[in-house]
Amino acid sequence: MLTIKNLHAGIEGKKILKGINLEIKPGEVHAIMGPNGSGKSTLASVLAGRKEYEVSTGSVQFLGKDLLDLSPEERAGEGLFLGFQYPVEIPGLSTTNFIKTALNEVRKYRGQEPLDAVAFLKLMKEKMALMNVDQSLLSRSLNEGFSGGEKKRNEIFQMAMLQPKLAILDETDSGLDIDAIRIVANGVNQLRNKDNAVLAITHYQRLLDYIIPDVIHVLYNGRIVKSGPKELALELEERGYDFIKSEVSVED
Ligand SMILES: Nc1ncnc2c1ncn2[C@@H]1O[C@H](COP(=O)(O)OP(=O)(O)OP(=O)(O)O)[C@@H](O)[C@H]1O
Repeated sequence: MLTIKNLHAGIEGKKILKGINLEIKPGEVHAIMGPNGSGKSTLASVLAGRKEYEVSTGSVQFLGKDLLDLSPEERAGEGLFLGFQYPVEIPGLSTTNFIKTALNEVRKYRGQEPLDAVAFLKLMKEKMALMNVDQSLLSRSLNEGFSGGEKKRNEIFQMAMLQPKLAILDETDSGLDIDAIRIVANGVNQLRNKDNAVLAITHYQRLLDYIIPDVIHVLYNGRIVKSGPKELALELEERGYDFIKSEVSVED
């Protein structure tokens, strides 16, 4: 589904990613962990197509297409979803309208008719119940005045509505209380099926108690230096990243 080969990227002349190789197959959940500043959010931003980031070499294939050649809108149309560490606030745009527009843009890209009001409301109701999201939150301006947990929950609600092929979640656990983590994890787990995949960037082992990954990767100094089964997260929690740092020598 997603194949990243020797990806090098940076921002404002600073090299951040220094040769990422990653393969995600349909049905898999991958987690990326790593110390602060190792390049996790940069990887998510490059995959999202944020213009500030420059890719110097390497390739990213998504469902047989060259992802780096596609605009962010085309990436969404192809089935990529990105949840961000700090979701933007858009005063004056209701969350419901935002989701409706996003959903219908994706449908248009795929040559489908827009959802009519009845079908849209039905889908909203179904996903609201699933994600335990309150109607009052959805009538408010997008993310404006939302608590950290509400923003994250809303983001996972958007994901549930869009039903992407690959969801990339950047620190979806930050700022969530334990009940919200369960709800978010439940939303992610509902998305899981043999055709879809998830890449979750996380700092804590905690989220991975609920979203059981097939593989965990450790990103360090712009490279994936270790990959392993879910138990790797427990080892990292216990030992910190120092043992990884001493195992690898990463030159710039
Ligand atoms: N606009 C920028 N200009 C210069 N350096 C930047 C810029 N954006 C990010 N960086 C640097 O790139 C490195 C990687 O940042 P990134 O946010 O990808 O790390 P991260 O692994 O997600 O970190 P964290 O765990 O703290 O969220 C950091 O050293 C950061 O300071």
